Amino acid sequence: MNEKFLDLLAQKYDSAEKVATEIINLEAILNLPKGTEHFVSDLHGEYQAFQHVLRNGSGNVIEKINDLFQDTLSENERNEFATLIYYPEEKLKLIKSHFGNELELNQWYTEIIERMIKLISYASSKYTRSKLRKALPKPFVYIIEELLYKKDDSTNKDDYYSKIVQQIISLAQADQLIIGLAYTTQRLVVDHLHVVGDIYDRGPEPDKIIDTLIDYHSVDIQWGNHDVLWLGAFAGSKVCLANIIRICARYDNLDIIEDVYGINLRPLLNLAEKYYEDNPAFRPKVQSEKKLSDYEQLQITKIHQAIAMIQFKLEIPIIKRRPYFNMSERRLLEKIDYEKKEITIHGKTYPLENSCFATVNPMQPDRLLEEEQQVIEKLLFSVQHSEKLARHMNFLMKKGSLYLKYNGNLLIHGCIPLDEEGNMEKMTIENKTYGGRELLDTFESYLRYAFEHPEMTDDLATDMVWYLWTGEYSSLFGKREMTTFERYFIKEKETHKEGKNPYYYLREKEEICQKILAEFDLHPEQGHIINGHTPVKEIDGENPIKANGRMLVIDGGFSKPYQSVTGIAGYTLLYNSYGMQLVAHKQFHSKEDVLGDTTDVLSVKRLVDKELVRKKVRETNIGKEILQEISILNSLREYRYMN
Ligand SMILES: O=P(O)(O)OC[C@H]1O[C@](O)(COP(=O)(O)O)[C@@H](O)[C@@H]1O
Ligand SMILES: [Mn+2]
Repeated sequence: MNEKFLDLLAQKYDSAEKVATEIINLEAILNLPKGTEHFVSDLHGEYQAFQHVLRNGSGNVIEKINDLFQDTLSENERNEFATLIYYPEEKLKLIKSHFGNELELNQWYTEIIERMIKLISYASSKYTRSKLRKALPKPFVYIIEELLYKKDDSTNKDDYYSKIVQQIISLAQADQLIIGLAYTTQRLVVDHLHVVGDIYDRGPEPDKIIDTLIDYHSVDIQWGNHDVLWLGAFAGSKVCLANIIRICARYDNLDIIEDVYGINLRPLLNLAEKYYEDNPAFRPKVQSEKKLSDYEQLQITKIHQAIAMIQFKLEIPIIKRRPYFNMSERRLLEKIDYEKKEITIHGKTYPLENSCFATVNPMQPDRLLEEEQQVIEKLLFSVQHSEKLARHMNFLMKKGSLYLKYNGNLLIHGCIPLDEEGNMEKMTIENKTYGGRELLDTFESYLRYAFEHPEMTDDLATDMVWYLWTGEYSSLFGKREMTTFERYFIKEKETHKEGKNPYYYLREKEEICQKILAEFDLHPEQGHIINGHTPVKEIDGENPIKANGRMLVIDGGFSKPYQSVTGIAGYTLLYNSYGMQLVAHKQFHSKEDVLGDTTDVLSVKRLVDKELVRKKVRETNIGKEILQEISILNSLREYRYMN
């Protein structure tokens, strides 16, 4: 081993004892049970529902409560206790309002603190003391540790502990302690979170999801097509930018653009007011709880058309300069007979309805008006100068990747493009051909390059980000074409269909999943593919567990607008030392409902895979890193302290 490196390391471990202590420490960690991984996907801006799943650890909190208090507390009491863990501030208020006098309240405080300490002690049994310490509420670390490690049952000590609790209560610190203990519990039941894509679009609060993830103790992200669209906009792709604004207009979420990210929509509004009228195809999909005035609705409808038309125009030059995107069928504005109001696609002619082509020059349909050009330039400037967006996009880049290999599993939002025979589909980019893992690595390196060069807006890397959103062989999209235009302007439903990559039916087969796992150097019999992106239609009896358990599709649709399609409110997955469990979530309405109701039957678990022997940290990704550290420390020992 490099001596310079070891000399440097010796500055940190400057005695034989220090090296030995660290090795013993790391060895001990290797023998602990594997921590719980929590997988979520397709959050689509549904911050409240996501919060709920995080707070209850996909049912992990109540499970631990049931394990501990099955015999001593009624079901009602256990559920009440669980709600206190999920929403401590609100629940405390509710509970406290029911007490008639201080004595009763103090009695309750004493009991609940003891109960919480028991729960934390149980939930932290897989962690080292030092890891637990980091999870404890800072102001109370010392006190909680005293309470946690009361092993000695002698009466003297009992007195001492009850004094501590009484002191906390009389110093008016009980609420703070309870709140801190609740958040510690939430944190302990999940060791690591995976977000398998699509944080953005459709729902109202993607920014709050990102803020939550930024503060989360341990997380990685597999980008979804919608996340990449936002990354693309920030990286300089005008067509990605047009798309994100179009989708925000479509779902009545322009607040995210204007108020949250501070992007000025005034120039776009002016353009929209000048050229567009009301149009039923472009009215926003309004969430039931929100009410829009007629005037607001009209404004959004106009903006929606203005930005959609800019998008359709911007697509054409990219398709022209990248023939290998194989998207010439998507040069739609060139396929329109503007007099007859008809379009010919895939050899068939259809009448156009709800058309809004006032800014289109039939001779040069891809030409932006001077005004449109200015609007998109200004929007791009604004997007690239939004500090908050920069923070969020940088975080997405730092924690994200197109796919992830983690503890033997392959995590991917969309698909691995396959041909009908189940071979890795090939794509040629600038005379080089890629397939399977290599294709994904290539996509990712283009995306990272585009992100590092936001000043370049028309280069291949930037165009490639758009391809990831909508291209046939994009591992995030995985459909033949995106029929956005058709759904606005053509009545015939046959044109709306988006043919899926063969992956989506081949993934039902175990041998196909094994082949994909092998392509990524993962164990074909032990690994799993964890997939998001396509809503599982429980309603129609679709099973999220496919290919004999090798394939798990966890998009059950947190996205409210899609819940009528799926029949549930999302799947999540838990992977602890005993195995994997898939959790189906019932629809989440509001935290007020949860607080008021004492029946917490929001989720149902299904066993996917059971480990025959309890898995230890040694067998995990982190375990491998620790083993490496140990080996380096051993080298240091030999080199520095053994002669
Ligand atoms: O329902 P909307 O908002 O019109 O979006 C439909 C579009 O979204 C997509 O389904 C992509 O979004 P998802 O990744 O959420 O599936 C496209 O295939 C489709 O064209
Ligand atoms: Mn998706």
